[in-house]
Amino acid sequence: MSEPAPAAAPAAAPVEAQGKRPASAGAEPAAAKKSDTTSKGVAHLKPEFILLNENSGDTRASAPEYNDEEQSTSSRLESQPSIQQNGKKQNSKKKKRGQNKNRDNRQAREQHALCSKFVSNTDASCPFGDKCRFVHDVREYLDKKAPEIKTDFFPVCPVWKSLGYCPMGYKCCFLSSHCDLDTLELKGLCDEDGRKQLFEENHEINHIAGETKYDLIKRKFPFTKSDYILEIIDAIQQENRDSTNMSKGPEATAEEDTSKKDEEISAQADEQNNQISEKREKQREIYLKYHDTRFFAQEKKKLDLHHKKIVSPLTTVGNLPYRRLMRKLGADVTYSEMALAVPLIQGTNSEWALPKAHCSEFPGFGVQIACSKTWQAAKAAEALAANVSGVSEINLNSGCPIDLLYRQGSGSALLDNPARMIRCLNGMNYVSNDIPVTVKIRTGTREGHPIALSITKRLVMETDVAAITLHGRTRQQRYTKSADWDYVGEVADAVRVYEAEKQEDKEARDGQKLQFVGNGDCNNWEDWYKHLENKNMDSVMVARGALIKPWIFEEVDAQQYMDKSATERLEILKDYCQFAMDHWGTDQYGISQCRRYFCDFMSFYHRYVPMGICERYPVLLNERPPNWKGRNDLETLLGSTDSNDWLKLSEMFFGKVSDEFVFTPKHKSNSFATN
Ligand SMILES: Cc1cc2nc3c(=O)[nH]c(=O)nc-3n(C[C@H](O)[C@H](O)[C@H](O)COP(=O)(O)O)c2cc1C
Repeated sequence: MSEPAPAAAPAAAPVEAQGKRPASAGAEPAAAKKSDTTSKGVAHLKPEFILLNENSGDTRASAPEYNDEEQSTSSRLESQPSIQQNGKKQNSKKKKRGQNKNRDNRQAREQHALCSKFVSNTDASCPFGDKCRFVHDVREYLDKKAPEIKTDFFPVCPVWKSLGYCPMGYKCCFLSSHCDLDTLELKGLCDEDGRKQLFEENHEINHIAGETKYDLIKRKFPFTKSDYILEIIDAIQQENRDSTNMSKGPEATAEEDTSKKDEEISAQADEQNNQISEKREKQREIYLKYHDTRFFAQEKKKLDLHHKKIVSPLTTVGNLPYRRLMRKLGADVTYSEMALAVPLIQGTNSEWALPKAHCSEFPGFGVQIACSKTWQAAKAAEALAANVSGVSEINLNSGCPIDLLYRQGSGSALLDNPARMIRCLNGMNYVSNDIPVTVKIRTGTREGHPIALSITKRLVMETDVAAITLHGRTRQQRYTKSADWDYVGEVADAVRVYEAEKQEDKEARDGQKLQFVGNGDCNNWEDWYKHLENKNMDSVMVARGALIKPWIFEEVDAQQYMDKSATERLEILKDYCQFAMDHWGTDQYGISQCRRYFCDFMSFYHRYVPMGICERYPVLLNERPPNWKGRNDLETLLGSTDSNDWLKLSEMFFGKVSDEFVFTPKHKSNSFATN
């Protein structure tokens, strides 16, 4: 059992002072190193757990520099054609030191794959007959299939147990647990009623129908609401442009006129001009009718984030199994990984996989989108609202620092163009039916130039967003400095002032209080409550803290630290693996996916420094420990920075690593090969 630490321990209090430090005989060697371990940015460990590389024979690498940047190398993001301009790779020379840029962890498919028609039926027929490139003979397939997985954690197929049947049929890597290998008869775990009951507790939501996806691909999907609102937004934008041009004064206009005199104006151009004038006239009529882009039409579902335990959107690592784990461990609100608007609009499979959620996530599940243009925001939101029902909010990412997106005008680039951000949000709000629209921003793009305060004012005054989340860092600073919570608090206070100014109008619209959420560096319960002392802050969003210590919300509820044992932490990994197999499946490809994402999760999870070996607690996110050993071998293994050890851990759940498996860690320092 985990040992709860005394409640209300002061932040960063020496564990010794709390009477927690056991007497140890092994303190001497590390005492000499004490000065090294008390410097800024270094976690303070009890001397007996500090390893001195040269003498100890320890082969583990020094803790790598933490670089928590969003996974810009995600193959999904890189495969977007529009991301690489002119077919050239941008910034190819600007390699990040120590990072495995362009890592591609896509897994190989089986060489002798079984035809999908025969997955659960030996007598099936396939419309492609002999021309089908997949195997039709189940026995032949099984003869060539990779050896089965048998682990202490999962002695029988975990999906068969959790769903009552295994959708992978003969392809399952735990086949013998649900198949008589002599007769090839597949066995169910329970009857139909039993299955229904299991399904109630364990199923995924937000699947888009195949035909709708096809309509999107073929551009037949009716974006009726978007078309309508975009026309209005265009008209208003044009009007604003016209009035800006007029306000440029006679000098500027004269300059433009002179340059035009030089041009030969053909009859065709006249015709075009007429058309443009007609369009302008129509736009003017629309403008006079609506005036601002805040064209509100729908009643929204109430969004309540007050004191909710929120896990950030997290590209790659914030996948469905991880979020399901977080729900089990006490999170109230989770977000999808960031989905790009354009591939959503185009019906791309991999993008539509992102709004999927586990049934335990709804209500309280937000889908995050990233886009650079109003039409992208509106159409993606319309497609989502029309096709997936388990969504509590649609969140616009206006903080993503990734270069690839920033150059396109997405993510944090919207901070530099607040008018566009507002148009995007208002477009989304109009088309999203009763789903509230929210936004996640940073303090600004450039170091020393915080602009969130002025942006927030505009968001309150000019949009109907239900919530604003502010990450207290600029794009430029990435994770190099601590989040600026003084500034986050200032913005929280200002939001209430702006809201009061706007109150009458706001109440007339929906009567709901805007939710304000702070984000950045929160990795322990004391910080969580400290930030909430500001009554204008509705909640705190947690990202890396919940990856490194997924039981953080248990500590928030208990208001005390939990010294989780290694066995307990292994149980958490077991849950993750169970949820991963439920999601990606137990065939060979699914297991490779599970293992790959397990390793990605380990790239954060290993960073937990066990409370019991610390001299000062809590360890902060930017504090790196010296090389350490745990209180037992398992604890040491769980804290290893070597990705080969993560693979070793994965074998406890998914069996031996196959030759085809690929995993390149994000950091080179995590990947010195030992075999
Ligand atoms: C691996 C990783 C992936 C992330 N992906 C996203 C994302 O898809 N969308 C987003 O808004 N923020 C993303 N973020 C930023 C976090 O949501 C959060 O704003 C940031 O990490 C600061 O919170 P923290 O200090 O608690 O980690 C990501 C962060 C990390 C470390």
